Amino acid sequence: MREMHYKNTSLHGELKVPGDKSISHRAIMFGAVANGVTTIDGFLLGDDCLSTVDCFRKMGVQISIEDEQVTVIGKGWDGLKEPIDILDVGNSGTTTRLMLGILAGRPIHAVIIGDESIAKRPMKRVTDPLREMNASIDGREGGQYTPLSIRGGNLQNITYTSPVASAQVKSAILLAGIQTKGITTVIEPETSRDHTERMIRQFGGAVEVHNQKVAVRGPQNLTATHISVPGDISSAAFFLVAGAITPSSSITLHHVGLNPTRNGIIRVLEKMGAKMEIVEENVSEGAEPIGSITISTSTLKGITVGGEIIPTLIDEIPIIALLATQASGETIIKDAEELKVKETNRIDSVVSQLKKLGANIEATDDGMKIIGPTNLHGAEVESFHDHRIGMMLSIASFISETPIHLKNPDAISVSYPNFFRDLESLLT
Ligand SMILES: O=C(O)C1=C[C@@H](OP(=O)(O)O)[C@@H](O)[C@H](O)C1
Ligand SMILES: C=C(OP(=O)(O)O)C(=O)O
Repeated sequence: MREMHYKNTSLHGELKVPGDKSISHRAIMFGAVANGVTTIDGFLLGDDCLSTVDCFRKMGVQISIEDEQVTVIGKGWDGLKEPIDILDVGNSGTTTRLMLGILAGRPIHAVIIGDESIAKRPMKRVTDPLREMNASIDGREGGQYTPLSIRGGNLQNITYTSPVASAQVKSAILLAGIQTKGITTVIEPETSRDHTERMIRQFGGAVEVHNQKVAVRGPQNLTATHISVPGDISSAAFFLVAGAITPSSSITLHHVGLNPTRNGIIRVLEKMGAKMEIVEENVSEGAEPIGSITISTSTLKGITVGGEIIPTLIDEIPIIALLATQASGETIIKDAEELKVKETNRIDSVVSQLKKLGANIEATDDGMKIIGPTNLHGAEVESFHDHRIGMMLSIASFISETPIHLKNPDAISVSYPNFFRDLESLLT
């Protein structure tokens, strides 16, 4: 249990948030199957990315970590060895689904397990297309849930129309397709984050992108490179909202990833009227865009968030809900059913916990409705072992009249191990 009460404190100063979780996972995976030595800087030392490291080490890949600098010794696709041990993905959906895509093309057997939350997350969305490609996958309830076992190799290319805009589904199929003769195509209903596509190119591979249609021609060998991981905009989002809703505050976040398929939170803040300034940094051709963001206490208005912006801010919806409690008028979040299959059902967990703090918030079938502004008060709340719920409730303590007691704050280390240290560094 953590007691928090930051009311009457304001936020000032500068911060560099830790590395992007999605890019850190992918840098390890691509490094592991490329030929040569991949170096990574700004790597996120969060529990989820360390699960990815652990799984690839179990497949014989040498990975050394010194602070946020990582070296991966890649020996090509064939360098992955059949693991003697079970691959434990911990709490990480990204590890599970992307690794399944890689394993689908390998003539080895592997067993994947994770924690209680992973055991509830839908895997059929990747096991179905990978089976269609010829991978042999079994698992609980016919391969819908972990534990899963996979024996890959001898794949056939496919054209797959995904029912969900999910970068994990898209990436799993591309990672299988890039090992397979012919063209593998994924068509998604909206554009999801494109880190895999960018990384294929950074590792010397080729991928074609036309709107929501992404195609790879296989087989392709990848070549080791250097990856500089930008700060995670999904982690920055907690401080952006803290800066906007806390009186007399102004903070600058440096080196934040500004990839257009991830920057929905910026567009939402702008539309709600946040006082914000962005300075883009120069990056080399093909690299992820980065910049610094300054945000100050703002007068906010409610808006509707839905449609194609949803995949670009899916992980930021818990903190957008808190933001909306401080905006005048109604905020509607719609088209976000995917929230139900994250670390928790994030519609239920956000609504139930913000209600305890006094928010005017209701769940809908595909999101939530919030009416603001509301004065929040303290209560005993619960992260449900979901890092993003834990961080959102911690930020609520900047505007809560009385202390907030957060159960299971440890889950935050999944994506932001030094969250409280960084938060306290901005207090004045
Ligand atoms: O590809 C990725 O790195 C991720 C994709 C998203 O999930 P979905 O693909 O399930 O939408 C996101 O919620 C997750 O935190 C990371
Ligand atoms: C949904 C998330 O991650 P994953 O799917 O990798 O567990 C998240 O980080 O919010």
